[in-house]
Amino acid sequence: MNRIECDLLVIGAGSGGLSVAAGASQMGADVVLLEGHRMGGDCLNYGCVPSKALLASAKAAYGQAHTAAFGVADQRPQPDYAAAKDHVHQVIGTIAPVDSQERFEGLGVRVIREFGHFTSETEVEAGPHRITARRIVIATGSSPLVPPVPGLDKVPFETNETLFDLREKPAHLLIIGGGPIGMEMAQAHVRLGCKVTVIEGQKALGKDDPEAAALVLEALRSEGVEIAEGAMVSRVGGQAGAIEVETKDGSTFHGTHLLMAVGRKANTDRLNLEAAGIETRGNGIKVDESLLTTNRRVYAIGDVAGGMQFTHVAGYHASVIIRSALFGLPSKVKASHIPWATYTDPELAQVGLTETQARDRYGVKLEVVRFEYEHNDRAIAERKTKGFIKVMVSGGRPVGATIAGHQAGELISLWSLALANRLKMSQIAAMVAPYPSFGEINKRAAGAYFSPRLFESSLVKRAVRLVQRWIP
Ligand SMILES: Cc1cc2nc3c(=O)[nH]c(=O)nc-3n(C[C@H](O)[C@H](O)[C@H](O)COP(=O)(O)OP(=O)(O)OC[C@H]3O[C@@H](n4cnc5c(N)ncnc54)[C@H](O)[C@@H]3O)c2cc1C
Ligand SMILES: NC(=O)c1ccc[n+]([C@@H]2O[C@H](COP(=O)([O-])OP(=O)(O)OC[C@H]3O[C@@H](n4cnc5c(N)ncnc54)[C@H](O)[C@@H]3O)[C@@H](O)[C@H]2O)c1
Repeated sequence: MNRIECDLLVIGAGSGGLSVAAGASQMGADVVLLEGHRMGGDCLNYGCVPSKALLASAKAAYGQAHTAAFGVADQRPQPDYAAAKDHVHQVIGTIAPVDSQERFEGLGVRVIREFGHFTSETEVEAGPHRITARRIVIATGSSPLVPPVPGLDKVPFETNETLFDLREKPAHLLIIGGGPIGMEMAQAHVRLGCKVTVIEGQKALGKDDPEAAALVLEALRSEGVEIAEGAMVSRVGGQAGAIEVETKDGSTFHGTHLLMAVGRKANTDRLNLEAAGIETRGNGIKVDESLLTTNRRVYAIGDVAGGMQFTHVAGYHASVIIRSALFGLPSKVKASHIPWATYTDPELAQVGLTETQARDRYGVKLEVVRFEYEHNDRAIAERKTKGFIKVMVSGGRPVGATIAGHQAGELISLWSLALANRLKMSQIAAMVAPYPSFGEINKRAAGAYFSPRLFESSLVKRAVRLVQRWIP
């Protein structure tokens, strides 16, 4: 056995682990990074990057068929599914060097390409190495959840780990699960010329504001995606090329290919957590608000910590623990300013409380202000008028924002800034947005908060009349 001692041992080289390793090493810590599979983890190889690249191919195909309104004749798109996958892999290849072993070794990190597991509270074994560290970070991510649906073990199916390598175009893709993976892949595939059916046990995009989700679902349905809601899958049958999915309400769906997108399972199986005294809860490792596990020398970050499962959350977790692991300073996670976005067209984005959550918390004191895309001049020019923003306001400060529409994922960042810094609506209203931009939507939402106070106030009107009488 090769014995290694270091300041910080990071297990998993995905979004979270890479951020910790890069930051800690560049600040002078002696860092060892373990990765048993692909550098870059889910986001680069099987998640955010390939899914957004495939959506970009799909958007190009859709765009070709929808130009007539702009005075340019529509064309019949001829999407080549395998070539779209080439594009996906080129995009992965372009980004991969940033996450590569070579780059991290260049930053001074010792990278070991092995799976690690605990042998005691202070020691991790990885291949021929036995590693002890002052602090250990578990950043092992999550994997597709495959539920024990009867018959599923007898038919071929895709998950996010296999879909981006599939080169034969599915004639009819059945997707079980109407969360962000299911809906993004539904739109990507329908636009690439596949027939698509989404089979969702409860409500599609059910974690989002219902009004915003409805707008996105309507858009997808209008493009031809069949979405069955309240359709809990009870059995899967058939064979390659002829898959059958039965639901509890007695319906049967037929397709050629099947994608499972029913959520995630934390990657804890290989870690031998018991040996280190690390407890799990729900869907992940039990952590406190500093992301410490029940072993006070060990942190858990990103998907494996069982909270919001996004790349930017894993990166944020990394920044939180670097402060405490390297400098010994207190550092806690907050969730109120963490946004998320689903990159369908139109996009759907949320930060802070949804309207329902805000009404529950603030009751009659809550004000909800909104602005519609159809009144934004840039949206009119670009024919992107479907959508809205609504901002939940309490005591003059935003407590949540929901945007459904073009570039919602870009526009939501302003509200994350506002929530992170407890900005007031007056500070948002003081911003000047360039005309004509989609960004004006944010300013107009803030304006909607002040309009009734200024334009419908008898006090303001009286004050103006009084002043006008006296000024020359
Ligand atoms: C299809 C899809 C689309 C997505 N789109 C988005 C998006 O648009 N935006 C967004 O913010 N998020 C998105 N996500 C979520 C995002 O990918 C994850 O939240 C993010 O990758 C989590 O980072 P992580 O570091 O926790 O884990 P991961 O990135 O999964 O990395 C964990 C790494 O640990 C390694 N590992 C596991 N066990 C061990 C072990 N015992 N020893 C050594 N190494 C180990 C794994 O091989 C892996 O490389 C998407 C996810 C999917 C599946
Ligand atoms: N744009 C993004 O940021 C993005 C994109 C994709 C994924 N992600 C991340 O990945 C995570 C996982 O995504 P996901 O879509 O797999 O999970 P999810 O948990 O968000 O959605 C899964 C859906 O499957 C349904 N379901 C579960 N069992 C079922 C059954 N037997 N029959 C029918 N429906 C069933 C659930 O009701 C739920 O709506 C997300 O929560 C998110 O954190 C993010």
